[in-house]
Amino acid sequence: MKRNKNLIAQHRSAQRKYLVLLGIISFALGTAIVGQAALLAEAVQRIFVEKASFSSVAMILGMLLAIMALRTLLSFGNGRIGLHMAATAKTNMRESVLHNLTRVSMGLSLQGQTGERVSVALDAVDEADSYFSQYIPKMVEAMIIPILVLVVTFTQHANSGWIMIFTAPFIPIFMILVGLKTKNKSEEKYAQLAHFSGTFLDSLQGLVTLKIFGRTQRQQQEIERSSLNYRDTTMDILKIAFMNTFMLESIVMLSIGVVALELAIQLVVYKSMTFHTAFLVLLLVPEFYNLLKNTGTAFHSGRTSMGAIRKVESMLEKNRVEAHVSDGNDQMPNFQMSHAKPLPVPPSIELKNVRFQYAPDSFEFHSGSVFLKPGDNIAIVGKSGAGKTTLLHLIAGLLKPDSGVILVNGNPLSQDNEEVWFKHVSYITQHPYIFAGTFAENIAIGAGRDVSRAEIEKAAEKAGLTAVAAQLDKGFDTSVGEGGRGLSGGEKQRLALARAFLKRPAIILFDEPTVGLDLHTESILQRSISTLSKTSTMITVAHRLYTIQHATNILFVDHGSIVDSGCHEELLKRLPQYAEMVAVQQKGGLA
Ligand SMILES: Nc1ncnc2c1ncn2[C@@H]1O[C@H](COP(=O)(O)OP(=O)(O)OP(=O)(O)O)[C@@H](O)[C@H]1O
Repeated sequence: MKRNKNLIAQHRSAQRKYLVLLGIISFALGTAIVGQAALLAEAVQRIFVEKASFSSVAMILGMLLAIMALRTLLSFGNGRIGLHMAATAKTNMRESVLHNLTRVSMGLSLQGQTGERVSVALDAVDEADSYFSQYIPKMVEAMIIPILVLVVTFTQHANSGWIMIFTAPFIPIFMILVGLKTKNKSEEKYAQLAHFSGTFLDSLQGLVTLKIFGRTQRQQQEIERSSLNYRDTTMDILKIAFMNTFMLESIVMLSIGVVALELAIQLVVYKSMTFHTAFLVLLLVPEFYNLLKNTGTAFHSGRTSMGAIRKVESMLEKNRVEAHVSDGNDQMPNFQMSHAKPLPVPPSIELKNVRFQYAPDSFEFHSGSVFLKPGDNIAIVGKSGAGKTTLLHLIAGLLKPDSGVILVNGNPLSQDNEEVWFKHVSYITQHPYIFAGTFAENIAIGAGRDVSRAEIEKAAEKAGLTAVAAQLDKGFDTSVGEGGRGLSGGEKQRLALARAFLKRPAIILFDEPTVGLDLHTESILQRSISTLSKTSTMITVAHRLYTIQHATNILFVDHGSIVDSGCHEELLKRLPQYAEMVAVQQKGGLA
């Protein structure tokens, strides 16, 4: 599929064979409609005008029945093709969205609201259904059947044909006007649904905080306001839809009336046509308008769908992964690693004039030039808000530098190779995420490959989790996370360590707990970290004097820059801010 085509066009051309099939069936359907009208007119002419016997028309009635059955079958066939096209398009679209969300660079995936993504991946993709299941089949029918009916009408009675030609354009003109209005409204509806989902999800996630601060009432009002806005826009769309139906019905009724009047005048007053012809035309005219009217309704839902598809499209566009990321270009020169094996030597990391801002005119970080030796044990220290986490996230590849470069073994770290990079990095945050699943599954996530129970248990043992698992109802098979048993902060961090033991990463990023842990947990953490750091470069946002003193290289961060780096003794001698920070920590008894 070409990149420059929009999503609708991509899906339409992917399903070209079904469009051809729809065209063929629609032609057959048009022929069946004309045939049905002709047979019915013939039967009525013979029975009521010529007073023919039943047996003489039995054959015609039989054919009529058969053609009616055929018509139903063909309509059903068109419907099925539409549904099939919709199902395929939705599956592909959802696949693209999920693929996009999982392959997108970390920086992009952390932007925006989660609720909005959920609403695009689920609701907007579902809403795309009617474009394929209704709009396309009806449009194909509308391009073929009315023309067929019109041609037959002209051959029978040209005046009726002219009335139809004259009145028919009112329907598409009206449809286009309404459609344009609905399109904007439907895009507005999606923006509001996304906002509503985002607000709702935020509130659910922060329910505890909201309750503690007594803000539930206010948040409830915000959700209510957001949901009422969404309702109002939906109602606006429905109003347009009802108005649309009413206007279309009126146009159709009026047009049929005009044709019928003209036929009656020709038949009764001027006696210039036969009953058979008049009746045949009278049967064909409603078919003609009904088709156009149904197309109008399909056009309306198609327009609503298009708004939803555009939403999916804009998300895919925004998060577009550069071609070479998905090309399997998994090689970082001189950074050869297979995810199953640890690096023979942890890589060197170099920051060259890295600059980063969260937003214009906000906090700015600049690194200057820093070289981190392979296997170093690095501590990032500084006051609260100095930029320690920002630096850690830049090294981790979670934030993208605005300028400057981060070199891993001399090769720039970029979005193109972040997948390889992440295979060799473990990030132990203060609040590791626990997925809904068993305790063992949560540890196994760390490996990124199939691991045996023995390996999981060994990793758990190294992280000091054996006793924790023993206390759980079903041991390693106990459900934890969403819908399962909760874990304490220390247990979660140890679980993150167990993941790291399984992964055996070349680089470990560790956000040291700021809150005091009990002595037992503290010693397990320290022991595990020191074991892990033997085979990795360890980068810690350090708060404990113990960690700081044992670091081989300390990066002192102040007001968004790395002011100095060196070992504890060096910094004590030459950096007064550092000596002051150490003194404060010692006084506070934090050591
Ligand atoms: N997502 C963000 N958007 C805008 N500004 C941010 C964002 N995250 C952090 N900041 C700002 O960047 C600055 C540095 O934050 P950072 O988290 O790196 O500090 P820190 O040294 O790790 O602090 P602490 O020790 O308190 O965790 C702060 O002023 C913070 O308000």
